Amino acid sequence: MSTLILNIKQLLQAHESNVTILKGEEMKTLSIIEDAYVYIDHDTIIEFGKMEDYRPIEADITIDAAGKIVLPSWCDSHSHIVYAGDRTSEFVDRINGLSYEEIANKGGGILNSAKVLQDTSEDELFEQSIKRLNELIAMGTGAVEIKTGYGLTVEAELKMLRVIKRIKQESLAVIIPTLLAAHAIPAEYKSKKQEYIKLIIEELIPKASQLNIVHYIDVFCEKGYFNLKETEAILAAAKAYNLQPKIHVNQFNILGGIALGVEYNALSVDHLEELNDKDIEALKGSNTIPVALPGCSYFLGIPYTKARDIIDAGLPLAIATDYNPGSAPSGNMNFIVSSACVKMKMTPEEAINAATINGAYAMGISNMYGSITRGKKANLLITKPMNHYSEIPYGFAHNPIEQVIINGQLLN
Ligand SMILES: N=CN[C@@H](CCC(=O)O)C(=O)O
Ligand SMILES: [Zn+2]
Repeated sequence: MSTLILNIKQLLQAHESNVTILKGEEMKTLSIIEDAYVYIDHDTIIEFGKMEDYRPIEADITIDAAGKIVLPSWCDSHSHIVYAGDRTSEFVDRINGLSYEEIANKGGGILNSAKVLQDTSEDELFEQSIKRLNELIAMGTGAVEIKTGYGLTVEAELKMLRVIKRIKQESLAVIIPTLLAAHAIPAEYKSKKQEYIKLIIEELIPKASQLNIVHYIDVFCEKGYFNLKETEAILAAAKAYNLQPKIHVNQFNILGGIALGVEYNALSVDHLEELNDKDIEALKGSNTIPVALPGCSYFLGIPYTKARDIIDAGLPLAIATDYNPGSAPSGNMNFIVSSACVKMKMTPEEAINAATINGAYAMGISNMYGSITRGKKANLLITKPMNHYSEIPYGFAHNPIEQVIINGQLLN
């Protein structure tokens, strides 16, 4: 199967040589070809360039993208889309004045989702989760990281991993699984947290590794969850199984998780709604990418990550949805790109770079995804007609996507 896209108004993130990350000043520029074409064969980008240089190519499908923008599919590097049920009643509690912390202290929050997930069959969990994924794909997402963390028992965490594995097998989207057993302290371990950590280290990590699909370990490093020392113990144990950290840090409090992540060669440190100069210094010169989650700031009414401080310090930045039932029940990357501009003062160029190539980097896949480069995988999206790519973030909460191509296949 081959596909040819012609007359593209603006082809974004097109690179002759393979880029894998953009940092600081580099994020200000979005590589663009005006009036362009792209040729895809099977799952691979074979050729692209300006229409004036186009020489006829035979293709099974030809798309006329006149007046439309083409760019790499969104790369959502932080999600929790495998969950059961919802938390709408907590949403109403928050509207009525309770905080996220107060709801969690009442036994709600992550523990509430864990209870529901434990009582949900594997098939039902799969059905609910793949439905969410398919909605994201239709909105332009082509690669998604999915965390466990609503199981909180060995059996339920492994159930989540098997569901993620099945999603990975059945979907054309790229799925990157992450083990987040240290997401909360299960109710039955409330007064014996160390025993839960021991269970993660001695039983869960080895069993999860045997499934052969997980490369990343996550910990919710936060007051009331896992402190710095506990986070370190889990990262150290995971290292022996070649699990690289991608950790939740600085959501509500600064505990030193960013420096710890860098020390353990984390691929990413995520959230960072709270951030100080020491954190920024710790990231300099590292291979760890910070990831901002503006959907969570929007939904919980907490600060937005200081993107300007991060980018202006010369660092890279990725943005992701954090799609989960408690703090960010939306997986719309178009909204994330828009809120990065509106609320975090990122330019459209920076936001699109953060949601494509840098998102791919934050999943360890930017060698093959996240840009339009010959030889890279063909995950692309085609927008509705628009005059300029800035309309993607400008028209917030709309759906700018008309068609998506995943793994070389046109889905609609
Ligand atoms: N903060 C930790 N984990 C999720 C929220 C989980 C939940 O509330 O269910 C997050 O990234 O925001
Ligand atoms: Zn999260």
